[in-house]
Amino acid sequence: MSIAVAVAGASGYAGGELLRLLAAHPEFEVRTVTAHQNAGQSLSSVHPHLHSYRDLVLAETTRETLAGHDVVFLALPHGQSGAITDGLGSVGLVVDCGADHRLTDAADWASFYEGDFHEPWTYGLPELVLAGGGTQRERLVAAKRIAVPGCNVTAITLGLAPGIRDRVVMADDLVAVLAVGTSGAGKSLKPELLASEIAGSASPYAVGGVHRHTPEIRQNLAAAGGRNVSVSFTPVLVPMSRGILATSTARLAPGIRAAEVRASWEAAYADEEFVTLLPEGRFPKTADVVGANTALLGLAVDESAGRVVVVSAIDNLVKGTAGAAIQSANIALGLPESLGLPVNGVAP
Ligand SMILES: NC(=O)C1=CN([C@@H]2O[C@H](COP(=O)(O)OP(=O)(O)OC[C@H]3O[C@@H](n4cnc5c(N)ncnc54)[C@H](OP(=O)(O)O)[C@@H]3O)[C@@H](O)[C@H]2O)C=CC1
Ligand SMILES: CC(=O)N[C@@H](CCC(=O)OP(=O)(O)O)C(=O)O
Repeated sequence: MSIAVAVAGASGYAGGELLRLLAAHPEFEVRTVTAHQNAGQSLSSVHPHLHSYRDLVLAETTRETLAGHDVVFLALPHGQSGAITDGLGSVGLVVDCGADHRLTDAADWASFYEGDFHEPWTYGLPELVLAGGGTQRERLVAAKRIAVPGCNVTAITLGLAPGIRDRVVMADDLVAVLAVGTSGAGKSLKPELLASEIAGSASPYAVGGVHRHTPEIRQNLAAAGGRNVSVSFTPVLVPMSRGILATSTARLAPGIRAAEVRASWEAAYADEEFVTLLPEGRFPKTADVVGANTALLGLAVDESAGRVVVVSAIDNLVKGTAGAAIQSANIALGLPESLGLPVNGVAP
């Protein structure tokens, strides 16, 4: 018997990507898709690439529309999912792609977001290595409510967590600069995202520790065992529709030699299907992960600077959102973790 699914925010980029991936999932059956301004429109009018769903019509996003499904995926703006989930008690599994249930500290929420703080849900990054052993995967088993990470957060966390857990690098002096694609900003109209503004240009934003992903990165790297975690993170918008390329650096821990560094990342990800450490001397490009639920990492030790440099590439809409949501749902429901998820990208 198939698992009845609703996707809220289906007219947006994250919702559309959820639908693209769910169409290839053998256990999930999408019964309901919802939207806000586009409610009443056919799904094919907003997502003409989603041929599997050409008969679906976008409903209003209400508790009544979403209740009655086995699984609800929420791909709504921040603040909207927190308000709606109170009424979804009858739904077995709710997976939220927004930020409303990611943070554990109400003060962090108040510093970086508007509106009410909502209780934290089980965090949907299975490959996050944890202090004391194990991964976040174990916590997702039988979870009923899952908060999917922010896409920038995923790229930086996967890049740095192994060395922090193993005390190969220091957590108190982390620096990350990211090239990010425009779809991360969502589908609604924004003047700064006009083609004439972004084409041929790279534009930093949220500079100086003010990006709302900062506390989420700190939270993850503390869970990995980081002491006094401090991260300076700068995203740079570049003219590509999908992708994040994060260059994250950390100081080598005292007494650690360059030759010992790589083994930490190798051990952390050796058995991971969706996270791959590339061979020495190779570094990923965003084009290598388009459409895939894959994170590619490249690592080097800058001995003169005493720093480890990790370059990580993900597709923000797949491993950065919709793929992570489905991977986490698979684990929670006891399905094979990789069911329905592409490990291969699209090229050229
Ligand atoms: N884009 C990305 O790479 C990532 C996105 N996310 C998160 O996923 C969520 C969705 O993002 P994304 O798809 O990019 O955003 P979009 O702007 O593309 O889509 C937003 C969706 O929410 C609906 N919506 C807008 N306002 C409201 C409202 N007031 N009440 C209910 N529904 C509303 C929209 O409907 P309509 O268009 O019909 O008005 C649309 O379906 C966000 O929380 C985002 O932060 C997380 C990681 C990465
Ligand atoms: C280009 C762009 O604006 N990208 C977004 C990434 C959004 C994301 O990861 O999602 P959440 O908003 O759910 O955290 C940003 O940096 O804010």
